[in-house]
Amino acid sequence: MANRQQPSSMPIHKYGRYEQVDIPDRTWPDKRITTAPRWLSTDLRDGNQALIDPMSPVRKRAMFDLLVRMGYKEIEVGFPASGQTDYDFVRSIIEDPDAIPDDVTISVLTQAREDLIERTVESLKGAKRATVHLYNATAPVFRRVVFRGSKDDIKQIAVDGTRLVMEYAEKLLGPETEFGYQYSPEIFTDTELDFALEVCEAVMDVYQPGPGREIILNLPATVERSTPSTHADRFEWMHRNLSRREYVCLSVHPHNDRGTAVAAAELAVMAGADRVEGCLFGQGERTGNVDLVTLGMNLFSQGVDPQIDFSDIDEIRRTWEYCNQMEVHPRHPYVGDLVYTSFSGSHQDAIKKGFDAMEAEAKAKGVTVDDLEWAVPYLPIDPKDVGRSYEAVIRVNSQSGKGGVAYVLKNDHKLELPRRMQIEFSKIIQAKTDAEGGEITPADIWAVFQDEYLPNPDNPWGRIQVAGGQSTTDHDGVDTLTVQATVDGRETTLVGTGNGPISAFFDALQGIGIDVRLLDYQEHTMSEGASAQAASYIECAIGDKVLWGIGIDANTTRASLKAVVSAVNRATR
Ligand SMILES: CC(=O)SCCNC(=O)CCNC(=O)[C@H](O)C(C)(C)COP(=O)(O)OP(=O)(O)OC[C@H]1O[C@@H](n2cnc3c(N)ncnc32)[C@H](O)[C@@H]1OP(=O)(O)O
Ligand SMILES: CC(C)C(=O)C(=O)O
Repeated sequence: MANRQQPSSMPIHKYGRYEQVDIPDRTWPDKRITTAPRWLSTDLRDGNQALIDPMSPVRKRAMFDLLVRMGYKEIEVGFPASGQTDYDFVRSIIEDPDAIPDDVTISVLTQAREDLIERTVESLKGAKRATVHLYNATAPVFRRVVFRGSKDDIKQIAVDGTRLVMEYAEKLLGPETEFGYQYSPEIFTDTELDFALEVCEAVMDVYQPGPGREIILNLPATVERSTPSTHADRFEWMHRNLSRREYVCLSVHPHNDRGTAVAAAELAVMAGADRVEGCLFGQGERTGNVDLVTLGMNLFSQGVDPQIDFSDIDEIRRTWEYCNQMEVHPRHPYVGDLVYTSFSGSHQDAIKKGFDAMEAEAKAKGVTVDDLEWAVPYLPIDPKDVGRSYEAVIRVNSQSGKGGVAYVLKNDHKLELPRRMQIEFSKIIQAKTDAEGGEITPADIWAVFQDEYLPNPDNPWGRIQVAGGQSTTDHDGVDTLTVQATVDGRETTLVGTGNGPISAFFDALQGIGIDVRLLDYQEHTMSEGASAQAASYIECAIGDKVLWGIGIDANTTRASLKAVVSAVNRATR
């Protein structure tokens, strides 16, 4: 019977329930995302405002250039009225003819205060495509505590702010600027739905969206407060109730306070959002903005083009780390150091089988693995698609099994160990990792393998070393094998007969008192072409022991004799 959980002593009474939305005919659960939403990166604004050390102009520019290279077409570049740094940065990219591609719209944020609006619009002079983004908080606690006003007062801030933005845009911006407008009822997540709608409608009454005149209404989860499903209900409600919907770009701006920002964004898109605002790798206030990389890669992994280039994810990450002076967590989806790595045995076994199955299927169909639908267990995407190699996919420690060790030998050394040999060798590795702890690198696995099965001339061990041999076959098909060998340090010639070189060699070994019987034999070539090496694996019963040996040689007979020597020497080691 399960242990009974006890009530905690935490102050649960301090927190209220989040209000549900009465929308029983909700449609979002049945929707699928089949195309990428519009993306806006706010790395240079919401991301930047959350940094201990905000980005310098050089770091801002590196981030801007990265976002452009990746394919973002809407980029919030700052809060120009906050100070000279942001203002100058906006001016610097507008004045640099190479900075902003013609199809990229820059966006700037402002509070609804006249002096700030004037300065904000002024910063955009000469831009080709620019959006002013105005916000004011609409939630009850802000009305009461921050603005100390009624609902009408708060609505008036939004209305006046919108009018001022329009007036200053008219006054300060020339015809070269394609001007756009965005409004955010801040803390949408805590604002009564009908009031959020009322404020958005009042803003639209001023801005008058219509054909060729879009308004972006951005509904921020400034603080994430509910399950993604309730958040989606709120989006569906707004989506259904907004007037002039065809001229509205409905935008979602999730933060990650409950750790569900990605789900909140995805469900909001299913519920009607056209556009998602976020930051790379989830940078942003407190727990961060929604992670644009995860969102984009989630689409990619479902066969939907994110319209953003993540093919060199480590370059994106390096630039991000430089700009933000922060580090990406090793478990961060799609990019962390460990996210394509398995240590545990059953995972490694399934991954190896998955790779093998894909290779076999590709071969059977006469296509490449890249032409097939990806189906490797535990790897939601092919690491290669984001510029990662397979090196880190399987790493071996005490939690690993035969599959991982076999994967390393196959991947790095083209050796396809028979199943029982995998079990034998993995026990040797297991003993080492148990004794020493930690991880064993592929180089160390190879060193142990060589030492165990492939003693080289610099490190000879075992009773027998073979220098060369000749084999002849008589009329009856009987092979006679003559081998020049060193046995127990003495040079000698061994002779044996049998119905093949291996049985002839066993016969020769009987002559010096080594009782050896063949249990299993497998071989494969290790590469294509005339100079291809072959690997032979032999399982032998030697006395009361059962052991594997391996031999590698360009000649398959020599490879198999070496494999016998490998097993025999191991028996007396
Ligand atoms: C959720 C978000 O991310 S919103 C974006 C937040 N980002 C930033 O704040 C970064 C840039 N901000 C700044 O540099 C500064 O806050 C400035 C320059 C904008 C304003 O600075 P200050 O004039 O010193 O004001 P302060 O920062 O204290 O802001 C609070 C004042 O703004 C008012 N205010 C806050 N938001 C808004 C708004 N959206 N519209 C109008 N007034 C607002 C408050 O009521 C308060 O007014 P009060 O002083 O009369 O009580
Ligand atoms: C200004 C708005 C969109 C914002 O950043 C937020 O509410 O989180």
